[in-house]
Amino acid sequence: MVRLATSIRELKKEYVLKSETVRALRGVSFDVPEGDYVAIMGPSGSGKSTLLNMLGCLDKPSSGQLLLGDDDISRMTDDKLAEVRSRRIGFVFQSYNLIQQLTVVENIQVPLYYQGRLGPKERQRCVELAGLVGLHDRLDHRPTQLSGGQQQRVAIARSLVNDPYFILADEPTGNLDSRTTAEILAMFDQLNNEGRTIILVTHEDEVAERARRVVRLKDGLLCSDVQNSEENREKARQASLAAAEAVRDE
Ligand SMILES: Nc1ncnc2c1ncn2[C@@H]1O[C@H](COP(=O)(O)OP(=O)(O)OP(=O)(O)O)[C@@H](O)[C@H]1O
Repeated sequence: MVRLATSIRELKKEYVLKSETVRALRGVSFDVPEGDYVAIMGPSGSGKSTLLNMLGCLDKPSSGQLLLGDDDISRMTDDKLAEVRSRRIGFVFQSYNLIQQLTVVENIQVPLYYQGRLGPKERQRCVELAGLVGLHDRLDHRPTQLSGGQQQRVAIARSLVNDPYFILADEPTGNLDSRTTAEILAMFDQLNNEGRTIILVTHEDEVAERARRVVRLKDGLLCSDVQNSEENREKARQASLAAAEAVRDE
């Protein structure tokens, strides 16, 4: 049986303001099986960040259900929500969100440090994660000594320390040039091929075309949910490599 990384049912979110109630999500339903790679797209104001906040346990829905494993986040206490957020979600942000004073391996350790779970075994795992994202020879570098792509790879390694339900990425290539975007998208391909589930929000077609599936929101509703064919994914991969090569040759 296929296990679900998350299941979303009739999810609604309303923001009650003094003058009006904004219906940011108006009943969104979809499942994400483990191992899937989903790009969430949609115009500005369509509800992407609102959905991302709930998938990341940063906020609760007004109604509906969002299951992470067997846990329904709408029924969780705030403490439990914070615990799931720090232990079971791997965030990757556009701006990397690394701590400048810490080294590569220390940045990867941060979530474990905050949970008081940083023993010798965990330290070793962080070194291995740095290796997984190709930074085995940069363990003691600080963020300012790294390129944007390398910094994002640190953030990706950090997102994996907790064995998350999924990697949740918000415009992960938004700050990167085409060569570095290609590098990060190749990293996501590798992680997804190894079985990790990825959910990302993007405005960029070239990023969405690399996912296995594209979910589009419009006016707080899901307006399409389409699988990318392997052929189209491969075409997008080749186009991304060609763009990266063109920059290298300039
Ligand atoms: N904290 C809030 N209080 C009130 N309204 C909000 C709040 N957050 C979002 N909204 C409103 O909810 C709707 C959905 O916003 P959301 O940020 O989820 O859209 P988005 O698709 O992520 O947009 P963008 O691509 O511009 O980031 C918008 O109308 C927005 O103004």
